[in-house]
Amino acid sequence: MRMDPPLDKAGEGLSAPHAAAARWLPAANFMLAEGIDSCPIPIFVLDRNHVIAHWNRALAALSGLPPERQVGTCHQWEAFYPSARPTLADLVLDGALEDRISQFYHEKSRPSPLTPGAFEAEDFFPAIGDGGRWLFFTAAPLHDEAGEVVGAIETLQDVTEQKRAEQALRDSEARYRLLSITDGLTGLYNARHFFARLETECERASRYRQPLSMLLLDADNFKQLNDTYGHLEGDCVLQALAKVITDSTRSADTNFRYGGEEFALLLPGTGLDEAEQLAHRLCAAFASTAVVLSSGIVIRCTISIGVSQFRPGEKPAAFMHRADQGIYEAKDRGRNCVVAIDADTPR
Ligand SMILES: Nc1nc2c(ncn2[C@@H]2O[C@H](COP(=O)(O)OP(=O)(O)OP(=O)(O)O)[C@@H](O)[C@H]2O)c(=O)[nH]1
Repeated sequence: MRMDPPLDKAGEGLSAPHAAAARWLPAANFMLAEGIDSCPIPIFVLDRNHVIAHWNRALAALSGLPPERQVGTCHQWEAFYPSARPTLADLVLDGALEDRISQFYHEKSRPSPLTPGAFEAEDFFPAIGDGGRWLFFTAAPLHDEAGEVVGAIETLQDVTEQKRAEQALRDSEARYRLLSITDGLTGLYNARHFFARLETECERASRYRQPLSMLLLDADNFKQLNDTYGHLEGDCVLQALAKVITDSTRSADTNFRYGGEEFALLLPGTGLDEAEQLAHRLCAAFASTAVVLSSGIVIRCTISIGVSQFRPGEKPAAFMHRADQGIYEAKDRGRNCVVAIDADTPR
């Protein structure tokens, strides 16, 4: 249905097309103002002097600042910042270039892909709402018929829920990733992660010519322990061993359970002697650990440890093989001991 425009006397004395346009203007201006005010997207409009010309109801609801208080002032910053500073609309109105805008909005702003001269940004505003809100906001210059900038319009959208959902997704991805590389029994990294880290640490040690050592630990006489006390009690012993390992190592060291009763430590920045000392400490610490089984029985167990140092350029398997050889030799020597195999020792 076609609606007739409300007419007034604005067009009198003008040529026909201009008169028609002039008669439309009051109605069009009214519709525009009403459109801005009723739009569910928070909006404010500045005139050429940075004075607020419109501050719509949605923005009043978002910011808690009513239009009666804002319109006619230059207090647009009050809704978003603790002290006076330009908003994105102020910067666009000043014809600010990307450099100046990113001075205020850092990496969070970019030119709008849709409107020339407009910018968009996303940021967290701690003072808005209860606990702060994430806003996606755009600002565009307003031009007169001659193309002169006579104002700017800024729109804001609350994207907090979307941001929270994205964060929750990232958190759950990180949790799943961690689960996929964690051993369920001990909480140490698992075999899959051990072999991945072994590759990267060897590459890094080769590239930067930094020492890298490895400890392979094997619980002694574990079959007998399982046979005597049962598999579940054996699991308690493995958990106790994992705790001794974690308590004895630095954060840069990475600890793994890479087999049933076999554990590994990768020690970046550590040479063979230092690694051997750590192995002796671990051996002694575990031998003196009283493990309380769920039946209440207290037992003590031991481990055998093989130690090797990475030789730049060699294959990870060769590095690991020497530590493995160390375990065999430690078992041969009667268990509860450490054997370090030097890369230069002919075997
Ligand atoms: N409780 C428990 N036992 C395990 C687990 N994984 C492997 N084992 C047991 O560990 C034992 C390892 O036995 P062996 O390889 O013969 O070695 P060992 O008895 O420790 O003897 P040495 O290594 O020569 O000292 C086996 O009985 C496995 O069933 C596990 O997750 N929990």
